[in-house]
Order: sequence, then C-alpha cells, then structure tokens
Amino acid sequence: MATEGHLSRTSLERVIVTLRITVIGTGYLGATHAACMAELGFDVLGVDIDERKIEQLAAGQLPFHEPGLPELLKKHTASGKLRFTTSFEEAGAWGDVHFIGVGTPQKPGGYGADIRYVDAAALSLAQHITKDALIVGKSTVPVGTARRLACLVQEKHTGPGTIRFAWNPEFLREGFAVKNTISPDRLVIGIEDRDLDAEAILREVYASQLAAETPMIFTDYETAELVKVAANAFLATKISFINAFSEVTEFVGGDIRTLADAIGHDARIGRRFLNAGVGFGGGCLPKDIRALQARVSELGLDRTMRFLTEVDEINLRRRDRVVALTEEILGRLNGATVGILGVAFKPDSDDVRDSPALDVAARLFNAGANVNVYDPQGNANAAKRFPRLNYVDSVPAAVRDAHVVILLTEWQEFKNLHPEDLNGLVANKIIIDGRNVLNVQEWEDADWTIAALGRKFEPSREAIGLNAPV
Ligand SMILES: NC(=O)C1=CN([C@@H]2O[C@H](COP(=O)(O)OP(=O)(O)OC[C@H]3O[C@@H](n4cnc5c(N)ncnc54)[C@H](O)[C@@H]3O)[C@@H](O)[C@H]2O)C=CC1
Ligand SMILES: O=C(O)[C@H]1O[C@H](OP(=O)(O)OP(=O)(O)OC[C@H]2O[C@@H](n3ccc(=O)[nH]c3=O)[C@H](O)[C@@H]2O)[C@H](O)[C@@H](O)[C@@H]1O
Repeated sequence: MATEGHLSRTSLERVIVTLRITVIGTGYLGATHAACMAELGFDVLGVDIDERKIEQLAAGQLPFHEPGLPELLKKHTASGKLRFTTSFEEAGAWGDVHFIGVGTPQKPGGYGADIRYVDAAALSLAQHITKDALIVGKSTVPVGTARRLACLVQEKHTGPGTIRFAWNPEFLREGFAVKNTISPDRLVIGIEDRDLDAEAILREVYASQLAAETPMIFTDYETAELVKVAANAFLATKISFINAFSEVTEFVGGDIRTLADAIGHDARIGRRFLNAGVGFGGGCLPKDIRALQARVSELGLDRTMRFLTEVDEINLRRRDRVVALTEEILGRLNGATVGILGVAFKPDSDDVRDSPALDVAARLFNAGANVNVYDPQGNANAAKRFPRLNYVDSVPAAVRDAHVVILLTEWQEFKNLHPEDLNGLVANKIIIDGRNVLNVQEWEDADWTIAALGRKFEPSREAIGLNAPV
C-alpha cells in the first residue's frame, strides 16, 4: 500500500492512493470529525490556533466530554493516523482534503453569525496550499459565504496546485457525535456546477457511508448552506411549538407529555424533539435561528423568518417561568437555598454554551439565592462562565438543606431519582421538574410538592413555605 497522498488533475485519471485529510478547527465538531476520519482509515491532521488544545489533543486527551470519542482519539494518536498541529504551512503542504470546522458564534452585540474565523481559516489555507487540494467547509454559515470564500481562496492562492471547493454542512448532535459522523442520516454537499472532481473526491472520503446507503445529496453552495440552518430552525421550532402548548396546559390544566405523545403518534409529526421543558440551548440552535433571521433581513427579506423571533422568545420565556415558579413557591428568592440538578445544555455533554440550566441558576443567584449546582460533567465549564455558584460533586451535596430542588438537565442519574433518595437531606420536599422526566404521581405519593413544566401547579398550602428562606 502506498502512503503518499495524491490527487491528479483530471477526474478520470485521478488516482487516490491514501487521502490525507486535515481538519481545521478542533472543537466539538472538528475533533470529532478528525478522529472519525482516522477511524475510517484516513491519515488525518487536526489544525487549530489554540496551542493548548492542540497539545492536549496530541497527547490523546479530549478537552470536552463526548461519549465514545476519547477511545478513538487515544487509539489513533497512538497509531499515528491522527496528528495535530498549529501550523497551516504543514497542513497546506501535506493535505489533499481540508475540512474547515472552526466556530461561527453569534456576533458580539448582534444577531448575525461571526464568520471571521471561517474567513481566516480559508485564507490561511489558501496561502499555504502547495499541491492539488479540495477545501470543504463544514461550519454553519450564512447563505452566500461559500460562494464568496470559493472566490477569495482562488484569489489568494498563488502557490502550485489547483484548489477545489465544496460545502458540506454537519448535522451531528453532541452526545451522539461519533455515531452521527460515522453513520449520518444524510450527507449534503454543495459544489460548483459540474465539478466532478470535487464530487469524486468526496465520494471517496465518504465511501464507507455510501456503502451503508447513506443518502448523499449533491447540490449548489446556497442550498447546502440553507439545508443546515433549515434543519436547525425546524428543530428549534418543534421544541418551541410544544413549549408554547406548555404555557396553555400550565394555565388550563393538562399534561404536556400526554399531548406530545398523542400528536407524536402521527407519523407526519413524529414524537422526537417534542420534549417540553426549560427549552433549547447550546452552541447551535439559538445562534443559528438568530443568524438565519439576520441573514435573510440583510437580503431584504425582512418578514420571511420573523416567526423565528417568536420561536426564540417562547424558548427564553421557559427560563423566566422556572425563575418565577421558584419565587412563587418560596415567597422570595433572597436568602433561599436552591439545589440545582444539571447545568449542561443537555445530558451527555459538558457544554454550557447558552445553557438554559446555567441561565436559570445564575438568575436565581443574582436574585439573592444560595445556589448549589451539580452536573455530572458540566460543573467545570459552568464555573468558568459563572464562578460564583456553589458547584458540588453529588446529588446529596446539591440538595442538602435546599428549600427547593430544581432539575434542569435530564441526565440519566437524575431521571433515576426517587423521592426516598432525597428524604432527610432537603429543608422542604419541593421539586421543580424543568425537563418533565420525573413521575409526578410517585413524588406526590411520597408527600413531595412537585411542579413540572407544562402542568398546572396547584400546591397545597401547608406543603409550601414549611421552611421559608431567612
Ligand atoms: N458543536 C456541534 O455539535 C456542531 C457544530 N456545528 C458547527 O460547527 C462549527 C464549529 O462548532 P464547534 O466545534 O461547536 O465550535 P468550538 O468553539 O468547539 O470549536 C471551534 C474551534 O475553532 C478554532 N479556531 C478558530 N479560529 C481558527 C482558525 N483561524 N484556524 C484554526 N482553528 C480556529 C477554535 O480555536 C476552536 O477550537 C460551528 O459553525 C457550528 O455551528 C455544526 C454541527 C454540530
Ligand atoms: O448545528 C448543530 O450544532 C447541531 O444542533 C443540534 O444538536 P445539539 O445542539 O448538539 O443538541 P440537541 O440534541 O439538538 O439539543 C438542543 C437543545 O434542545 C433541547 N431539546 C431537545 C429536544 C427536545 O425535545 N426538547 C428540548 O428542549 C436540548 O435540551 C438542548 O438544549 C441539532 O440537533 C444537530 O442536528 C445540529 O447538528
């Protein structure tokens, strides 16, 4: 087996010996993509401007929590199939296919996406590529970015070799990142008209997914960019749809879980992403719906995505609801002791970017409550963002002397909780279920007052304020 990476100039004569893949940006998306590409048999080089991150990854240590990924990282850094560098010079001289997976966060002080990191990565590559290569954008970007970058890359590339360009958005979910990368629901690839070379190379990169009959959709740049944000906007809308009904069932009485199950049986609707609760957060859904609105407004289509403002507002109102409910239950927040279960934006992740749980915890603290927080993986990241909460390392430590316990991230450990696990620890037997995962009847039968989002809250007077904040 030859070891030299090589792309020749015409599609028909192209001989791929062993594709060399670089992944620019080694955060959640990039580190996953790099390790999975190595698992699929490619030689991979991860590139980042964050030296500390690169040192950690090169040492086989994953700087974030993602099930299944540490094993792949260790395996392939040890075998030498997966290496890491901060050098674009090395990447440009070595790689055949360069995936760009750098961050596209919300602009500071604005709603649009901050695409300066994508621009910088593409330009650095263009300046350092010295052989035939394909640049493949993976980051989530405003429509129009790929076409602009494709031109810019050609302008800035003065070295030897031909650069081809494609956009291949990523649909993985944190917590399922390895599985979603190795076996995605679909692959979407935006290429320039008739760029059969780019298409052939990507068919080679994704040969194992193609063998597994993963749908592979080749389209233009604009459609590829829009598919990504359309998918996230749809998911966000689905969550806010059920959460809007939560506002109604909380008011009139009713059970949001039963409602979701019942409409979800209709195959046209589907039950997934109809879990009502404290709403969506994370590094993607919130910023992506805002960036989509900002982009279409820039294009002059001001009204088109206006419904996403409602989706965003319904989502943020869920956080207000938890804070208001806590105050309603306790009479006042100042001086109250609150036990928070969960601070990551979702279970099986240590990501606290735009986490509804951290937002609620911080707001309770700012209102004068003593806030004890336990998350199986998220404490360290949360402490970097909001150091003043009392981060503890177990459920008992979080709920000790609590006037109210609030479940905000549905880790399995919390879903498994039973009333007797907390008895004797809390000041009041009061729990707010912010994710609709506890069995209300079981907690009520054990003399707990339980308030679940999406259900009417009618506390018995004597249950509330047994031990009021002092
Ligand atoms: N996190 C996720 O689950 C998914 C993320 N995405 C998209 O992927 C992109 C990346 O997201 P994450 O991985 O979550 O972000 P992240 O913040 O975890 O990682 C971004 C990385 O890019 C690096 N970087 C920034 N500028 C660079 C440059 N010029 N050259 C090299 N590296 C550079 C940063 O140091 C950081 O390590 C975003 O557009 C996001 O919307 C898409 C699907 C899933
Ligand atoms: O673009 C991205 O980065 C990714 O964004 C989401 O993935 P992710 O943010 O990892 O997590 P999800 O599982 O989608 O959850 C997002 C948020 O919605 C919340 N959620 C999810 C489902 C639900 O029914 N209810 C609900 O409140 C979760 O608690 C979480 O806060 C999408 O699911 C991915 O397909 C996409 O690639």
